[in-house]
Amino acid sequence: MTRRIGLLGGTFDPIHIGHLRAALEVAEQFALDELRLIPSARPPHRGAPQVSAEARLDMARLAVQGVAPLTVDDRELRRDRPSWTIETLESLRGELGAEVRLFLLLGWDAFCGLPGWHRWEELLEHCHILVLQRPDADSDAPETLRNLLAARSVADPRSLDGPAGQIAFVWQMPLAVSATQLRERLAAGRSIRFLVPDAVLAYIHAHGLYRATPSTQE
Ligand SMILES: Nc1ncnc2c1ncn2[C@@H]1O[C@H](COP(=O)(O)OP(=O)(O)OP(=O)(O)O)[C@@H](O)[C@H]1O
Ligand SMILES: O=C(O)c1ccc[n+]([C@@H]2O[C@H](COP(=O)([O-])O)[C@@H](O)[C@H]2O)c1
Repeated sequence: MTRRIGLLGGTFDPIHIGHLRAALEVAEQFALDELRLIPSARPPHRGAPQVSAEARLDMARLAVQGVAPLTVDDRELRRDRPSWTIETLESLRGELGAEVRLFLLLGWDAFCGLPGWHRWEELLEHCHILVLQRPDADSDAPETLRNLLAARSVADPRSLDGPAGQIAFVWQMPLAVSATQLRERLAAGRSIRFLVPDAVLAYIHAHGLYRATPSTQE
């Protein structure tokens, strides 16, 4: 049987239940053999993450421990330049071969920003794109993406066929949690229990991550 692999890239600063539930739900829905979380070492199009790539990778690994079929792929930490998704896909294809079915998960916001991505028009040569729909995603797709959607989107995600090339929208249980909110809560000394796995919370506390610096505490 052709292998089916899902990919969820993110800054994961820190990883949280929104990422993990999306990953798990898609893995179930699409009967994936594996769903790889791919921490972005140098995320393009945003400021530097608050904590190191190594710490974000450690937290992602802790989050998926014992949660098959979720795994963590560290290839973006092994590249010494911006973590462009097209290069990650090329590297994965080189390793996994042309037949494997790749499904790239993108939140609605990330999908709308696609026309600004490095070599974005080549992405679908390597993967299908699954757009995670949320009830709060009220904006229309940008003009540049309309032709692409008309040509490549399928109404029924179950009809996605072949190793790459199509777009489908996927509904997931809405969890309006963001890493930004978590960083803010931690800086304010508030709890984020149950919003991240316990092992991730323990790591954050053990390493003193996301605490307000003395000057911002005053
Ligand atoms: N609560 C959520 N539910 C579903 N998908 C999410 C959720 N939060 C983030 N994502 C998606 O996960 C991917 C990685 O997101 P990212 O690491 O930037 O998390 P974030 O919580 O949006 O972080 P930040 O607040 O720092 O921007 C993106 O495709 C994003 O759209
Ligand atoms: O390839 C690009 O140009 C590109 C531009 C913006 C974001 N991405 C990827 O999209 C994923 C989500 O990004 P972010 O910033 O929301 O964490 C992550 O894997 C990034 O590397 C990729």
